[in-house]
Amino acid sequence: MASTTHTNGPIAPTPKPATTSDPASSDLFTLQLIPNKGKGLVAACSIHPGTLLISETPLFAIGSSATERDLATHVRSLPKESQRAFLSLHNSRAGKGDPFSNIVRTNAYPLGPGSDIGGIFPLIARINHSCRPNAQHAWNAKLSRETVYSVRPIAAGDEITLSYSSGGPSIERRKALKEMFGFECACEVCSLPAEDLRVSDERLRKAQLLDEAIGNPKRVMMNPENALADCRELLRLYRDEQIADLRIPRLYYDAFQICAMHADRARAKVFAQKSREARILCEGEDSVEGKVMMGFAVNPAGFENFGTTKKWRTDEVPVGLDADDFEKWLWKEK
Ligand SMILES: C[S@@+](CC[C@H](N)C(=O)[O-])C[C@H]1O[C@@H](n2cnc3c(N)ncnc32)[C@H](O)[C@@H]1O
Repeated sequence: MASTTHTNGPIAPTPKPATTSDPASSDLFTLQLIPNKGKGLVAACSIHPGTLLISETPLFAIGSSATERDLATHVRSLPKESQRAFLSLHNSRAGKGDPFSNIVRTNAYPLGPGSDIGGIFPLIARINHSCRPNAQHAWNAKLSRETVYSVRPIAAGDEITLSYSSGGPSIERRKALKEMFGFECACEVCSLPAEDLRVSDERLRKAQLLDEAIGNPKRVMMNPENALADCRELLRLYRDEQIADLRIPRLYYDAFQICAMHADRARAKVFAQKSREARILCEGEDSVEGKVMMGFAVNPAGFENFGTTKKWRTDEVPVGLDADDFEKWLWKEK
């Protein structure tokens, strides 16, 4: 769901013939009523990280410039079963404005990062938000399917959750969720006792600041030691906060770029490999980004900014270090 709010624009061609034959549930989960959240998916057994939970084709896809009329015409042209599936989805703005547009706004997921086409996936649309999600969704363009993988161990009876929105402390997250999606977040983090929430907020505020600092290209160029130390600290904060979604492969990719820019081939290889592994956990073995990272792990010099400076020039990954010493080497810790 996340960032799509499609009220206007042509209907995009549905990537592959829409199907309603995807299972409404699976051996892994059941659809249940969840206190304060409407319906949601609950694990029926214990699930390992990296398990494919759902792979679903869209009922239809819609471009961001579709008008309400375009949408209505399109919905009415769908088979009756698909119309029913669409109309049964949650409308977070019931009674306000056009119901079809509202259902799209409540439930559509973009077909890939930054895409202005949103897809309606009837089963994935039942997954509620958590600020500490245990699953990750992704558009797989090769399969023309949206996938959902578990990213943390999920116990039988736990709710399966995705993140609809960005991080930051709870006051900012709750405001964004209310504004964008019209609900008061009742996730496990936002429902923590006050002292635990304060600790979580402190971590996520720090994480937000570190993430901004790491994204500063001038600093990566002039002060890579600090930028890499920030990546290390951010990873610790995410671990303490049990964040295991796409933020992890992105963080390793940041570390890769810092090392590659300064000709540190050895560390760049290791970080590209870590990014690939974390990406595959979230998106599966056929992840396109995972393949790109595999390429960089084999040949970091394939990165366009490789060796902008020769400051950290290294070639070989050290052998024979124990795990702690290897981590120290990797993060350039004394
Ligand atoms: C995409 S739907 C998710 C499935 C929905 N619960 C249902 O019954 O179909 C999004 C809606 O679910 C509810 N929701 C999702 N995550 C929530 C959360 N963390 N806290 C409270 N409500 C939530 C909100 O009503 C939100 O508008």
